[in-house]
Amino acid sequence: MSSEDALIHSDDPRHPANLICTLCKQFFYNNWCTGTGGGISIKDPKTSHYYLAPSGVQKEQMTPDDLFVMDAQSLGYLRAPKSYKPSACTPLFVACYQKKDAGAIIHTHSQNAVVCSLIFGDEFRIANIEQIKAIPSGKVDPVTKKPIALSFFDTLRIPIIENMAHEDELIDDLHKTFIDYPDTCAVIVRRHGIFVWGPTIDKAKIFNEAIDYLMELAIKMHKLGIPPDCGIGEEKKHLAGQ
Ligand SMILES: CSCCC(=O)C(=O)COP(=O)(O)O
Ligand SMILES: [Zn+2]
Repeated sequence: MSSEDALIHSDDPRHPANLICTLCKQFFYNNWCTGTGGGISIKDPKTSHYYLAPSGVQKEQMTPDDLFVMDAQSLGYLRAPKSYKPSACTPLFVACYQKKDAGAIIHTHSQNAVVCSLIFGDEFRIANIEQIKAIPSGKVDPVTKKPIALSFFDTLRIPIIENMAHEDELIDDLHKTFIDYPDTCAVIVRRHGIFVWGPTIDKAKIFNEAIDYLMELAIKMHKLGIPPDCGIGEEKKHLAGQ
């Protein structure tokens, strides 16, 4: 086996090359990565190499042989399949690795994200829902040094940026959200989808699932006339006003 192929061939189902392919299949059936849209990038915790999907392919049909591998220091490709270009989202994924210390980034074209981007202005907000507790607050416990999750009584805020003709044109607004929302683990792109990151692929997957659940719930609340960020008990007056 060539040294390049050794980067992507492993019997371990948790190897980044295998995990990207497995999860993209799952995400296809969630309607998150269909019609070539969306994707996943994972940083190998052992080597720190970035694993990236090719651009414009049916993500659920990818095999490890299709994947690009990038060196985290030089940002040069250690492996680049000749028949493909790397995902158009690569600059955005790299920004999340470099600025947010991400271990993995999930990009979906979730319809819940798209509809929320039409309902909300420059920020998605939802409050006082149990599932919020799956999302990190961005703060760390000073004693245990473990990340602190949002509480039931908190408001989850996710910035919304405007879509552009090409993925790489989103980079300036993405960097701005890193400054304006230092604690966020996600950015919604209006009329496009969402980027969610975490310290590991397992965490990123949990955050993505929880956020998608909350966006779906927010749409249902909005249809009922209940502001998704309303206080506990306030929903009654909104329902009564119908
Ligand atoms: C119909 S998909 C348009 C491009 C996009 O938004 C996306 O997420 C996929 O880009 P890639 O280059 O990774 O195929
Ligand atoms: Zn996209």
